[in-house]
Amino acid sequence: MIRVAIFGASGFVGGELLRLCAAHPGLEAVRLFGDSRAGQAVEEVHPHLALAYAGARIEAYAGGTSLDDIDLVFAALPHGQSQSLAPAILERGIPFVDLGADFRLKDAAAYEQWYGEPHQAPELLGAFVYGIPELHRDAIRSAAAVAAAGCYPTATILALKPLVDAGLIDPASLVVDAVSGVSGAGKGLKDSTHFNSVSESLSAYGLLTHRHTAEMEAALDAQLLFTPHLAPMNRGILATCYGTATGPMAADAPLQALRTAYADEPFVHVTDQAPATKWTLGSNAVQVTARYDARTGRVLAIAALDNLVKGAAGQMIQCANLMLGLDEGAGLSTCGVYP
Ligand SMILES: NC(=O)C1=CN([C@@H]2O[C@H](COP(=O)(O)OP(=O)(O)OC[C@H]3O[C@@H](n4cnc5c(N)ncnc54)[C@H](OP(=O)(O)O)[C@@H]3O)[C@@H](O)[C@H]2O)C=CC1
Ligand SMILES: CC(=O)N[C@@H](CCC(=O)OP(=O)(O)O)C(=O)O
Repeated sequence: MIRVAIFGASGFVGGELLRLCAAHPGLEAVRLFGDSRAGQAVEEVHPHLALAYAGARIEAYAGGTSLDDIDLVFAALPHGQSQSLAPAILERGIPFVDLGADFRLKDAAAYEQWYGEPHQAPELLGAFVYGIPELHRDAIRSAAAVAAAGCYPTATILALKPLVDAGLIDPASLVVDAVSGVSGAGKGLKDSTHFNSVSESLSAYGLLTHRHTAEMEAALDAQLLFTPHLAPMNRGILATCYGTATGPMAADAPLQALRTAYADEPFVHVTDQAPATKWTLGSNAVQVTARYDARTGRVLAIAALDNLVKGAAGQMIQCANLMLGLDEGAGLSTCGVYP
């Protein structure tokens, strides 16, 4: 078995990593690092994982020998934290999949612009491959470190990339309205994510300046106005994307472009229905569709995924499977939980 250390094991994504590792034929989560929950049993922190992790505990990372005998590191930490952690992992040559945004941008100046602070390890930015397997499979296979894309970027990029690449949509005209379940904000309680703020309400946030804009623009080589929204649901991302068509086209041209791009992709389902987040609950699947609207001259593309699986832990495992030479889909389901 491949021995896995998880940083952020007591968080929402960490819990999903533990759940997915428990069902993975080749991965065993053996070191579970946390912060304020260090010392607590997994069954206390993640009661839904009690049977699979009986006796296991969350521990504090002490550096030094903590990573001895570890074959793979996952980090799901608040952004900024991986910058000080990465050197120790990379020096030891341990394959590393990071989910924070620390190494997703290639340019330290762009990081500072969007995250409001200087990057602490700019010399390592080039060591990380951006982690969307559907777009960067070969690079991920040979990477020492992967910066896995998160929930909003994965949904948006997978919906739009084939349309930009096929020249169907003006890359300077992209507008994305994306809706997230509350687990996307992590488990810490804030005024904006309190039950009373979220229940029976739908709100936009991060107007004009949301930090994910930069990585979406980089991946799409485009300009994009991104507006995220918070919805009263636990999980799910629905990204509704618009762009100006480059010219008249067949009504089904965008859908065909998606079908061509994703014909062999095990986790992307191109549908002619309007996708719903519930179809992807608990699975590593993405559901995408697209339309050309001759009346307005616009192209519409929509993606739905589970923010904690394809938008986080599932994506990390898919990347790790590639890095380790395992079956890419090992431990990952394409079946959602419904109803
Ligand atoms: N939630 C989501 O849907 C997605 C999240 N992400 C990204 O993944 C990362 C984790 O997200 P999520 O699981 O939701 O967050 P949570 O807030 O649920 O979990 C954060 C984890 O990090 C640990 N932690 C917090 N501060 C520190 C610190 N200073 N040093 C070491 N460990 C620390 C926490 O430990 P403890 O609890 O013990 O204090 C906890 O295990 C973030 O970067 C987020 O942006 C990306 C895609 C989707
Ligand atoms: C609902 C909510 O608050 N969502 C988070 C994004 C989730 C996340 O951290 O995703 P990335 O990995 O792509 O950074 C936010 O808007 O900051």
